[in-house]
Amino acid sequence: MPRALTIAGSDSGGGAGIQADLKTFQMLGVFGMSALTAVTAQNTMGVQGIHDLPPDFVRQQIDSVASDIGIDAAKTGMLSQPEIIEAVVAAMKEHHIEKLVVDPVMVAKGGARLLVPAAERVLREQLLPIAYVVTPNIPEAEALLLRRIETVDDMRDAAKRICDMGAQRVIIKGGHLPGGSSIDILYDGTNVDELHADRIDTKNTHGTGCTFSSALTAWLARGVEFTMAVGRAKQFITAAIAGGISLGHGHGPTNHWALMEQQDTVTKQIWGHMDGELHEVNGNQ
Ligand SMILES: Nc1ncnc2c1ncn2[C@@H]1O[C@H](COP(=O)(O)OP(=O)(O)O)[C@@H](O)[C@H]1O
Ligand SMILES: Cc1ncc(COP(=O)(O)OP(=O)(O)O)c(N)n1
Repeated sequence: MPRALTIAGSDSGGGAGIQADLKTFQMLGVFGMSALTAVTAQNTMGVQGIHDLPPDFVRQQIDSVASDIGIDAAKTGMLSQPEIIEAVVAAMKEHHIEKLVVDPVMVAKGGARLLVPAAERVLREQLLPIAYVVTPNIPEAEALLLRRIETVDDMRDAAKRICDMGAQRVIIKGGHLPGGSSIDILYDGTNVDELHADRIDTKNTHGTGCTFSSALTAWLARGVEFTMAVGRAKQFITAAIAGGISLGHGHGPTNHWALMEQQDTVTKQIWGHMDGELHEVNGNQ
């Protein structure tokens, strides 16, 4: 069975962070493992508290699963402190993790900082250069580049500039840009591509970035080629947003179960792909 590791914070509200990642891994037929970086007291209204874990203990969690179970792909989410980033970078290098999806989480929807400002430089200089792909949203790309991004052309330019910082591939997520379409820009170091989806009019978007990056990690863990993996992750997040759940009083979570509920073309396509691959895996055993 494909194995994926999420290195991220806990969201007590269940919509983002480790919880979103593990639900996504499960939905996509991947064995999910976790290394917790921080525990947040959080709900649909925002983040009420943050408790960081010691960097050595983050490292120990990664070492435990890497040395025994093995990791086909990993992702990072909330990393909180510069020392935690350093511990993660050292572990990724030691365990030779090639498929590393870096979601450079900085600020939660309600405005709480999930990465201290002093850590941004460490993320840029140490984590980006070992990323197989980095997936900033527009505010995160702006923070990495220290420049404004207001148009799709700006996004294309930003993707190339972030690639120049050392990441092998870049996806700039367009959820924060106004317009009828939610456009993501993909840059693989050579070609720029666009992924389009109709913008869904909903306030239930808590955890969109985590869900997208974990779906991408799951497909990479399954050995799917990069561009196809991104396309499938986009299908997954679009369905999850369309099926978003009105829980709580703020931004409700996306619905990881939506693909099963909808039984539409997207569902059939994704479960169809997965079914084929599962047969292949079983056949090879
Ligand atoms: N309202 C929406 N309708 C459709 N897709 C969306 C919407 N909001 C975000 N997305 C998509 O969800 C994914 C996550 O993007 P984004 O919300 O920008 O990330 P983050 O949660 O990190 O801010 C992207 O693929 C983006 O295009
Ligand atoms: C513990 C934790 N990790 C990450 C986030 C950010 O998640 P994201 O998917 O970017 O969604 P929003 O917070 O922007 O809704 C988080 N909130 N908590």
